[in-house]
Amino acid sequence: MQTIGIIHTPFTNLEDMPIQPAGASDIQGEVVVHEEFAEGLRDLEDFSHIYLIYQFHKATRTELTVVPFMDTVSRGVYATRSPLRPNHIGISIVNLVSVKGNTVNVRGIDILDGTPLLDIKPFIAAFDQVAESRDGWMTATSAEVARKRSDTRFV
Ligand SMILES: C[S@@+](CC[C@H](N)C(=O)[O-])C[C@H]1O[C@@H](n2cnc3c(N)ncnc32)[C@H](O)[C@@H]1O
Repeated sequence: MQTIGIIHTPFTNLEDMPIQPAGASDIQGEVVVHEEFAEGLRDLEDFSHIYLIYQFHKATRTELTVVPFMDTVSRGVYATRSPLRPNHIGISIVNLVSVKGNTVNVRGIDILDGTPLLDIKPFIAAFDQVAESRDGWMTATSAEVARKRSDTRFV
């Protein structure tokens, strides 16, 4: 596994930032892919949404149970999106705005500035959209998720 680029966002502090892209719809970010991988961005621009897969590089510990931002009860880490998982890997579906050279401009980003990028994949409805899903413990509405801001629990 190697870092393929760096994610730049307005968020320089782990506290008081969006906890998911739903809470960052107006937030612009810039994904700068290392030159040696830039050719791999060909044909990406026609997709409206992409997955960013990245390393939660400021997560310095692991917890197998956590109290998620949207809950008050402890949950198994794999039933959550907590950064404190054994492999500190995050995934965000963001709006693709443009691709210029080795830079991908995106909107709707819930990621700390300077985060190492591991992969980019296109969101493809025929592959990725599910007709019916269950959300387990997560009972909050989209509006509540959008309003929620991070705190120090995972720092
Ligand atoms: C709950 S996680 C969800 C991230 C992603 N959408 C996911 O589901 O994997 C989002 C929070 O992770 C934290 N975070 C973001 N970037 C990080 C980084 N590079 N290192 C450590 N924590 C980070 C921030 O507190 C942010 O609010």
